Amino acid sequence: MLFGGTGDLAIRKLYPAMFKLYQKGNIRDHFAVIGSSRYKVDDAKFREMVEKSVAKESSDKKLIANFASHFYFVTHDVTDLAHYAVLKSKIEELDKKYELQGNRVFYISMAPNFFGTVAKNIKNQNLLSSDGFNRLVIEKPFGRDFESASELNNELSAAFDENQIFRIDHYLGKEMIQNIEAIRFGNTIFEALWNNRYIDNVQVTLAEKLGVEERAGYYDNSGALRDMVQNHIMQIVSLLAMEQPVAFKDTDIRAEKVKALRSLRVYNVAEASSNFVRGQYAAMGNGKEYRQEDGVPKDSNTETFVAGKLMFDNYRWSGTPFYIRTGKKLADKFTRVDVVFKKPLVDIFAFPQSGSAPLTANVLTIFIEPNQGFSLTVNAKNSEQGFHTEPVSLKFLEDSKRTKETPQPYERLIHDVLKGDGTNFASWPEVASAWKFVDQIRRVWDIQQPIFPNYIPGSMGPVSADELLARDHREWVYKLNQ
Ligand SMILES: NC(=O)C1=CN([C@@H]2O[C@H](COP(=O)(O)OP(=O)(O)OC[C@H]3O[C@@H](n4cnc5c(N)ncnc54)[C@H](OP(=O)(O)O)[C@@H]3O)[C@@H](O)[C@H]2O)C=CC1
Ligand SMILES: O=C1O[C@H](COP(=O)(O)O)[C@@H](O)[C@H](O)[C@H]1O
Repeated sequence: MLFGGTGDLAIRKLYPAMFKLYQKGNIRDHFAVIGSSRYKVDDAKFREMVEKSVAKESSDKKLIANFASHFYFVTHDVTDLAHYAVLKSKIEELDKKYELQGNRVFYISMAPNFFGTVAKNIKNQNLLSSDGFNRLVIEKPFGRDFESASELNNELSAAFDENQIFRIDHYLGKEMIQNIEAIRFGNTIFEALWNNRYIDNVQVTLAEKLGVEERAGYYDNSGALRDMVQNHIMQIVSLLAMEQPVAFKDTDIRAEKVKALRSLRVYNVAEASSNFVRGQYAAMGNGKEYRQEDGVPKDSNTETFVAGKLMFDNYRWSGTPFYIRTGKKLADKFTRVDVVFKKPLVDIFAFPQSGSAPLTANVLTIFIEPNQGFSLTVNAKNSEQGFHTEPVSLKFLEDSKRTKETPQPYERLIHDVLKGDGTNFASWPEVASAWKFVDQIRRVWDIQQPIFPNYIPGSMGPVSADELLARDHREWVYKLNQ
């Protein structure tokens, strides 16, 4: 059951993802999708929309038509209780027709102000099945601060148990984000060193080349801190910081992520102010400055860039900072994690006459996107006369064919929902901890007047983002023109 079945997300991402699952045989005969919205469209026209949305995935017209034949449409206003009876009878009819054994997934792909209402009505209007599974999929954003997120969570919890709620964070569906656990817990050489004794700092960068495009209305109300840090970056950081789970299963992994996030230091006003910096992009060439974008108020103080330093108060990470940054209109579109190890305590090669450059820190880089892979820089002797060390890179990058074939996040995540696997979804305690952390930064920023715009499109953000690390005698591993 897909609420918001005619929306942008459904058309651009969800139907293609479902089609991939169908093409690969992960769903075949026993499924039906009811799309709904206030739009007046019959099944035939709806199927045409679905076919069009998946057309680029295959040239096999018959396969696409067979896939679309599983789709039905019910015109429905989620605020009108009378409409739920029509949905209910459609669900029951299709349950029989496709032998679904009472298994139901309710996906709310609508504006967030509808999440609570729809969840409540699903329960009160008896759409839940009593003889199969009932699962609720919720899109982002999950609240705009801890308080609103708590309210929403209470509304959802009145209708669904926590293990029935799947909060989408599409970064958790990305191949290389899932690979973090494999790298950490599948390799003695990393896990043995994965702590404050050997790691100097960790850097997470989510850079975007585009600006706000046509989403200014949403974005100006949100800003980079809420849009990217509270969810995606906090999830990545928790995977990097957590302890080894007892077993590789959702309950154990979530428990460790929650513990990590709970030991994240929630900053007081002075700490928030000195450990986080923000930016807003200026004009360049034909590109408008953020405040001139359509739908953005001319005096907007919404940040399009954030950089920050996170500290964990636990035995593993005490003293090791996690630096994060994200922004729009930066140099390029990429996501990467750089784990910077400590340099050897003694550099035996650096005696005055040696001419050898000082040893550099080993860096493990996890390339999340667009390339998928990792590299490890190590110091090695170069092959010239004498004895000089230089950093060399051990690198693995997935070839472009395999990268292209990698399942997209929504394909993975919808598959996980069907399997009932909550590993790659954000649990409520994780979301709550992330909001508590972010709210403190927001509180400070809401009373301090920023000087915007303060960075040039095509750069890596404002100078203050570099100063944040320089102050600690460090620098970003990824710098412009690398
Ligand atoms: N689009 C994207 O790329 C992304 C979206 N998201 C999230 O996904 C969710 C959906 O976003 P998106 O698809 O872009 O939104 P859209 O505005 O494109 O779609 C909203 C859908 O809800 C329907 N709708 C609106 N009001 C009602 C109502 N009262 N009763 C029934 N249906 C209604 C609309 O149809 P109609 O008006 O005909 O009723 C439409 O099908 C949001 O939570 C968003 O934050 C998350 C990540 C990316
Ligand atoms: O959630 C969001 O993510 C996108 C970036 O996602 P990506 O998969 O393209 O890296 C971001 O553009 C958007 O503002 C935000 O809402």
